[in-house]
Amino acid sequence: MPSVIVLDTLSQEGLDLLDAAPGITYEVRTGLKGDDLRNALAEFDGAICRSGVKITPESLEGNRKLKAIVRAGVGTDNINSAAATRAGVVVMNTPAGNTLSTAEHAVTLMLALSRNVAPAYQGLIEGRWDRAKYMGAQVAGKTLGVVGLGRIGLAVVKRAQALEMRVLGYDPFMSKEKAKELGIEWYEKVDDMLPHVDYLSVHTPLTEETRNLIDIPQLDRLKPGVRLINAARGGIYNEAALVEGLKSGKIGGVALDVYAEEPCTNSPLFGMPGVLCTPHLGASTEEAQTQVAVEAVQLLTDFLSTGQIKNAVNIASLDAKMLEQLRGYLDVAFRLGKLAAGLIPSGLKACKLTYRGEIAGRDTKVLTAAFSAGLLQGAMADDVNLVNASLLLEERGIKLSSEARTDMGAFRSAMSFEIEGADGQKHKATGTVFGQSMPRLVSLDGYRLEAYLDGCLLVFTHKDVPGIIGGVGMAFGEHSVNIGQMAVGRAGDVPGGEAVGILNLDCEPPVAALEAVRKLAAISSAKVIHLPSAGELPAWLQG
Ligand SMILES: NC(=O)C1=CN([C@@H]2O[C@H](COP(=O)(O)OP(=O)(O)OC[C@H]3O[C@@H](n4cnc5c(N)ncnc54)[C@H](O)[C@@H]3O)[C@@H](O)[C@H]2O)C=CC1
Ligand SMILES: O=C(O)CCC(=O)C(=O)O
Repeated sequence: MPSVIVLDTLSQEGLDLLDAAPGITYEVRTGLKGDDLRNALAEFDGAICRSGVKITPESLEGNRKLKAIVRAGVGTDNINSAAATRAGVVVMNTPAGNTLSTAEHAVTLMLALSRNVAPAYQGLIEGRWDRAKYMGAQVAGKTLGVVGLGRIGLAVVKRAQALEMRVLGYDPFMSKEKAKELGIEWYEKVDDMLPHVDYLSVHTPLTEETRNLIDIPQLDRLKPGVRLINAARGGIYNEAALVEGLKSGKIGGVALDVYAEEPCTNSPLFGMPGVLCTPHLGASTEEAQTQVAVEAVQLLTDFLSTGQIKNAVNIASLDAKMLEQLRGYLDVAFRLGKLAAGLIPSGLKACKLTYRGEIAGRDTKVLTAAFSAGLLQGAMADDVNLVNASLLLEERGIKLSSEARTDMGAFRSAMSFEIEGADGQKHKATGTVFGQSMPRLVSLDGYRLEAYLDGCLLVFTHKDVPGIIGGVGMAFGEHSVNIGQMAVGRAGDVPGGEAVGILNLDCEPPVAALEAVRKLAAISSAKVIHLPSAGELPAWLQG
């Protein structure tokens, strides 16, 4: 029964959904870090968090159980995504649930800063009626610069326009035309926009480009008295530069919801005149928390029960419909990967995949990941799945390329591999699905055949002469090895040349049986390759 750990406070509606999820158990354990967090994560199949917990590479060390982490919110920067990918853990988020609340918070900060709401109230608490001291600024008619015109940035733009502000904007992924349509004066560079704004609000992730977007050199470009707001991520404004700008009078006000280090209870900014700070409250409304919690629980329970992947930040999405359509081919891809690993068990150098027919029009990336998972599973101590397979291959320097051809070959859909070992050994094979879910091998090393892609295979090459099947059957019969299925293939239509054979054995053949087969005069090679048994799906494909 899949189990879930809730690592941060989650709204009751989310917990109620977890309670109602059939076949899923959960525990709420908040405030975990270090070893406690690592040990706890190792006990569960899925985790839900907000921004409180920090999931580091150490938190995931040795974890063999966890399959998914869902962030109830937007920013997944508290989850080390690279470590999660390497551990084969899907990371998902709920990007839209807190957009409006966060935009409202940014606007609240802008208005409260302009009207000195916090210090004026503090004055009253302290018994002062300071009307002159807290003269404010009206926002109507002023200019707001917005950096980051995504979900929250655009919601802020709308609200600012309703307040009759002029809005300038910068976002490398927003065209000038689209900005114009939205009533935003578009800038090509953020630095060019700075001298024109009375207010600046940032709504981007923290990246190498956005870190220290406002630093000491930018202070000179700002309009004197500018008010700066950050309800996105700490570090976008350099906090030391903010202190400097406030002291010099260049900056008229600073409102922050987020900090370079969180939690942050001690900052030189706290208490400075013209500063208004909140403890990361952008998404802290009942509405936003209900929405992100419900979405997060749905994402996780869908994933754990059906394998559906939505809003993932470290793997392509795989919705229920696509999963259903691709399940047969994901299975074939995984089995072909295992077959390839059996044909060249060590020293694989390069691999090329070709998708042909209808399947070529689908998400072949996920099929490639499934093939890679098959290729590596068994060789790796780590669990290999759709999330980490491509990364693990890349780390091992194995070159994998793929081609998709929508023209139909002999089958409605087929996928092929060509592999090459370090010793120059080459193999190729093609697989397809018969019906909905019967994986079949339809060619091997250029020989056409029709073999079951399951269980214990004996793959042998031989001369296409009478008596081969009888000889192999006798050798196995003497060792009580039953042959479940059998397929042979020759390159052309004329007998007497080279051929391949594949037997599906009902049990692992003893060494002596294999030796006996290899000794048969017409047999040139024979090897056993293990594939999942018929109908057996890898854990990540079950559901
Ligand atoms: N304070 C809080 O409680 C909350 C904070 N956030 C944070 O707000 C930020 C924005 O969230 P959303 O709008 O939902 O994300 P989004 O992904 O919809 O928008 C981000 C935008 O930033 C733009 N961008 C990226 N690099 C940029 C750069 N160098 N310069 C200018 N623009 C750039 C992107 O093109 C995108 O349009 C995120 O950092 C998120 O973590 C989100 C929710 C709550
Ligand atoms: O969970 C929270 O309250 C933080 C929200 C946030 O920062 C985000 O969604 O990126």
